[in-house]
Amino acid sequence: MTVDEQKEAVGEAALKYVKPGMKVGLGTGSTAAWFVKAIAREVEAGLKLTLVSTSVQTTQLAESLGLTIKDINDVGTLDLCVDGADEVGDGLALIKGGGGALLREKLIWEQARTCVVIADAAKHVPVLGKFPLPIEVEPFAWKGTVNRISDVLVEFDIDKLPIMRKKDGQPWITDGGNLIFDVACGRIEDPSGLGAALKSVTGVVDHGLFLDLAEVALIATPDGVRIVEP
Ligand SMILES: O=C(CO)[C@H](O)[C@H](O)COP(=O)(O)O
Repeated sequence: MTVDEQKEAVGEAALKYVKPGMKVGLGTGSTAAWFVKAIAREVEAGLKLTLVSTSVQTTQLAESLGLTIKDINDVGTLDLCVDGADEVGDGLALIKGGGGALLREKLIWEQARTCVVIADAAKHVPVLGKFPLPIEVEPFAWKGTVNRISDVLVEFDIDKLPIMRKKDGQPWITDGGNLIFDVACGRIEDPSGLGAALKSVTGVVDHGLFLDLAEVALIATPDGVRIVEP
């Protein structure tokens, strides 16, 4: 199975968590896109759902497939959110935000009763941190914020600098108008301690550690989709 076929398989497999009438959050990224396509097919066939999106990119994809995306503020608690991840670690601790949508993703995840993460096998890791951890930063006074992030990293024995994410030489800007800094941590031994410490820095809008949020992971393997619980 190619990686793309694995992504398609988990996107399709997540359909089993979708029931008629549900309010569903649509994740962001190339894996979540397969779920969006599967949902579009089912809606076209008559399934009734209320849908919200975690990014402009996903809204554009969904609308191009004929889906209607509601404003999250008009919807209340969601039944389900299905989204990809960059790393899936022990206890379903995750790194997300490779696609830069981490803040809106976390807002949608926290408003959902059940969160299902879908990923290809290469993303299932024993220890988080090989994938650079994205940190979303308010642009005003970003240099001071990054200095304080660096101080936090030192406290956690991470001797790597936050690198500003760029596209075509320009700062990459999130849907919410913020900057992203990526930190190649290596190994994150204490995800909850690091997450809390980063969140306490003024100017950090959020970070890509998603802890205690996923109820189940669907991991594609060459032999089929494996269900992983915390
Ligand atoms: O967190 C995300 C976007 O902010 C994505 O879910 C994550 O980057 C995985 O993307 P892909 O499925 O394309 O590998």
